Amino acid sequence: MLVTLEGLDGSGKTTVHEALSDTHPDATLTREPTDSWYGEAVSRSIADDDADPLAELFLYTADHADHLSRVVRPALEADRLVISDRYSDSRYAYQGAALEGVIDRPLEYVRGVHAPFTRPPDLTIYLDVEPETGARRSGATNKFEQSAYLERVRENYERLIEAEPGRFVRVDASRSPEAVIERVEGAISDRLD
Ligand SMILES: Nc1ncnc2c1ncn2[C@@H]1O[C@H](COP(=O)(O)OP(=O)(O)O)[C@@H](O)[C@H]1O
Ligand SMILES: Cc1cn([C@H]2C[C@H](O)[C@@H](COP(=O)(O)OP(=O)(O)O)O2)c(=O)[nH]c1=O
Repeated sequence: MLVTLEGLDGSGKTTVHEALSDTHPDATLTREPTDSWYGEAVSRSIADDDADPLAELFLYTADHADHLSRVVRPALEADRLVISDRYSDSRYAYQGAALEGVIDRPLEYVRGVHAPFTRPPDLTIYLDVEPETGARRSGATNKFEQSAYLERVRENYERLIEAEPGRFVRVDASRSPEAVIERVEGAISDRLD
């Protein structure tokens, strides 16, 4: 089973992911951007305020293709639980926002690029926070962490949830870390049963 954690920067994904590594020691815990050289290229692009948003989409997508073939598909074939901190929905939501005004219908475009090769998640936990809360928690250190941009990213996440309500579980991530972790663990156990 493939479980993904999604949400704005500062929504608490890393905190939840770390807690899940304790409760699911046999799971494959992974993330995007990855730590491969593709992921390093992504990090360089994130740090570059002048990066071309379309070029950036394809760097993220290259990292995703490598992540799928090297980590996700082999683990799923071995019947392991895979839990990824960010995955394809991050591209749909973030690059869908970054490419507004650059290409037509960017969210649909980014989904279309992924459709032929990606492996959709079985369950996606959406950690829901106000953009201001996320920006404050994350310290707003990179170009993606400004709250006006995060507002648009959030709208895209809402569109994704509306399109596939059965895949998403929304968790109120403004609550305490303990309450959020408990809710996420409950949602995963329900799906595993
Ligand atoms: N539920 C929560 N309530 C308050 N602070 C939190 C909560 N979850 C995480 N944090 C804090 O917010 C910051 C960002 O959390 P993190 O897990 O790194 O988020 P993300 O990976 O989504 O960017 C960290 O300092 C973390 O300790
Ligand atoms: C995976 C991914 C991340 N991002 C952005 C979100 C983050 O601002 C940044 C780095 O991701 P990440 O390291 O997960 O940041 P955080 O822990 O703060 O949520 O890259 C995209 O724009 N598209 C993507 O496909």
